[in-house]
Amino acid sequence: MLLDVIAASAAVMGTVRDFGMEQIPFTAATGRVLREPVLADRDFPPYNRVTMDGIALDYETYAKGQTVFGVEDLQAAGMPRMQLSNTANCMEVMTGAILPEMTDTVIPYEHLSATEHEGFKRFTITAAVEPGQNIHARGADAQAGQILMPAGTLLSPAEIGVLASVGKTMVQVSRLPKVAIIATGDELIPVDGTPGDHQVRTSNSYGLAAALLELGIVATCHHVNDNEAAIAALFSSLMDADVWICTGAVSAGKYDYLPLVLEQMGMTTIFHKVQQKPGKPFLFGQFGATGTDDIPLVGTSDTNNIPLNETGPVVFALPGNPVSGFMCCYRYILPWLRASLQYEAPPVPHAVLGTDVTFKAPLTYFLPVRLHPVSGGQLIALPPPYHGSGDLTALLQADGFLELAPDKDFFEKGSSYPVWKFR
Ligand SMILES: Nc1nc2c(c(=O)[nH]1)N[C@H]1C(S)=C(S)[C@@H](COP(=O)(O)OP(=O)(O)OC[C@H]3O[C@@H](n4cnc5c(N)ncnc54)[C@H](O)[C@@H]3O)O[C@H]1N2
Ligand code: MOO
Repeated sequence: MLLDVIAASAAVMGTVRDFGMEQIPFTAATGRVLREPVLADRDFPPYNRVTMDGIALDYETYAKGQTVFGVEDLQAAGMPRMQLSNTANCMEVMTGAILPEMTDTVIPYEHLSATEHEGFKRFTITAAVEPGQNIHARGADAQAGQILMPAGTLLSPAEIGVLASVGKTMVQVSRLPKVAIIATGDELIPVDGTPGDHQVRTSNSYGLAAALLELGIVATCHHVNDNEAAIAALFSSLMDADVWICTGAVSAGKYDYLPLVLEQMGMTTIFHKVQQKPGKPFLFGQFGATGTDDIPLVGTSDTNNIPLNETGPVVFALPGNPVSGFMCCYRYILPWLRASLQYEAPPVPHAVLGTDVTFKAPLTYFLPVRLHPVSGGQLIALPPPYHGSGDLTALLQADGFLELAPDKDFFEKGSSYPVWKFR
């Protein structure tokens, strides 16, 4: 009996590693996982901030019936705080300025008409005024000392702006693992080559490498022919990597040497073959450990600057068919990498089948689907034309893989399933 997807996924997640931490400039931190809490260094906003160009005045004076105000001065953004000396007057204010003392309400130019009286500028209010309007109150967004981002936050452009705002120029993040992608096969030629009728370009490596880039990981790509000695030699030269992602040579063919070579080299096979389609021949193992107990699990090791690759590479040996490897990457490798980087990813979304699907084999079926968002927040999943796991171009018409469990063979339109999105 083959391992099912849930058990395979649990086995993969049981080997999550910690690659340590490093300090990097915040400008280079997009896509990285934060490993320290980031606090507000001052209130947000740091002062009562004017939000409209216009005038600031004392609301109580207006509430008593005064609608015409003479201008005392102008408070612009970047000027130290001024004070209104007479509450019968107003202060012209610009967006982003600190609110002048003795004022508490801002009226935009659009609600004013300007006149001059004996060389002095005056404004007449032409619309209703609410007390305190058009002021972004000091500390309304966050208080000084408050945690703005906990450790484990994935740093997206939104976080980078906040890091800049609190003056956090260097930031502690998870170190990225060293990943080698190894393609095997005599039929494979370089991407810039012209293939003969019997050849194909080495495309899998680049799709996989691009998927890893989503986490900031820049993998190295290697190719080796179907030759046991050559495969062993390449592997030996890559022992310092943390992760190997192999593609091809894991099935039942005469040249599918990978399982044998890997074991001969001392890798512990955790599983070979999963009850799934595509991706059935997926092989997973690790060097340097006889069981998952020997691996420093997240949170159990001294995470500060431990050397990478304490235990030898973790090995994801993916089936060569392009859709199989791509699916395994999103279903198994990226979740493992996110967890190893200590990023707690949001739960896997679900999508609703927009058509009936029949799949009779007792395997989890990963169906490529295009996702259509509809009102109410649902995602409707519709399969594009698909000619099996060798059909790389089908992925161009799809956004993810719907995970259809093996407990039934008819999946009704309207039923909902987890979807592993790659777009
Ligand atoms: N007798 C059996 N045959 C096969 C089985 C099986 O259980 N019994 N499983 C099938 C399934 S399912 C898959 S998936 C494939 C996987 O085979 P391998 O992992 O051994 O992969 P290869 O044979 O090396 O290649 C398969 C296919 O993929 C193309 N390929 C491989 N690497 C790349 C690459 N880097 N870039 C682009 N394309 C690549 C390769 O040319 C082949 O067409 O086995 C079935 N057979
Ligand atoms: O599992 Mo294979 O990946 O069906 O083609």
